Amino acid sequence: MELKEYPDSEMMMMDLADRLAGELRSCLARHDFASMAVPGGTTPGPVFDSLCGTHLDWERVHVMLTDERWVPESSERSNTRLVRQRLLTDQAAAAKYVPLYLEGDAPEDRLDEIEESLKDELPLSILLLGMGSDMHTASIFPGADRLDDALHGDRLIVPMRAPGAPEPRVTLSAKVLKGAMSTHILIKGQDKREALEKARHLSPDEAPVAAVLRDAIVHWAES
Ligand SMILES: O=C(O)[C@H](O)[C@@H](O)[C@H](O)[C@H](O)COP(=O)(O)O
Repeated sequence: MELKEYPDSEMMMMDLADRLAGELRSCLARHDFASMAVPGGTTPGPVFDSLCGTHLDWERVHVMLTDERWVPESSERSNTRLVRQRLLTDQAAAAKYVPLYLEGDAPEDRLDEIEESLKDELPLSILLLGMGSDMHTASIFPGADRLDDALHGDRLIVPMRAPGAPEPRVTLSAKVLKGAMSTHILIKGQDKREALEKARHLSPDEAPVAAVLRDAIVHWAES
C-alpha cells in the first residue's frame, strides 16, 4: 500500500482527478477501451467535477460504480444519480455507462443480467474506491449477510444486506476489485485515517478494505 497525504482535500481532489485522467489516457493509448469503476457516497463528487471536464477520448471509456444501492435513479440515495450528475457530464458525457442497478424489486431478480454485462469490462483498468469508518469498501460491509461470498466467492457481483446499510445493495466482489490494473482509495478525515491504520492489521473478514490494500494507493486529507 502507498499512502499519499495532502495538505487539504481540494488539492487531493484535483491531484487525483489529474492522475485518473493520465491513467485513462495511457490506457486508451494501448487498448480499445478503458473501464473505470468509481464509488458513490459523499466523498468523490469533487473528483468527478474536475475529471468530467478533461479532454480525452471519453467515447472509449466505460464507467461503472463499485457498488449501488438498490433504489431507482430518482432517489437521492442512488449512486447512479450522483455519477450521472457529476461525472457523466461535460466532456465525459460521451462515456459509456454500465449500470449495476436495473429496475426490479430485489437485486437477485436482475443479478445474472448485470453480471453478464460486466464480463466484457474486466479486468477493470482503473478502480477508485471509498471506505467507511467501519472499514467497508464498495458495499462489502463487516457483518453483511453475504460477506463470505463477496470476499471469497467466484461471482463478479454480489447482493448485500448489512446493518449499516439502509437498503439492499449490490457490490463488485473482491475478486473483481483485486483484479483491477490500478487501484486508488479516496478517504477524508481523521476517523477514516484511523480506520485505515486499523484495517492494515486485520483480515478482510474483519476489515473488508484489507482485501484491496496491498496494491492500492490511498489518498488522504484531514479536511
Ligand atoms: O454507496 C456507497 O456508499 C459507496 O460506494 C461506499 O462504498 C462509500 O464509498 C463509502 O461508504 C464511503 O462513503 P462516504 O464517502 O460517504 O464516506
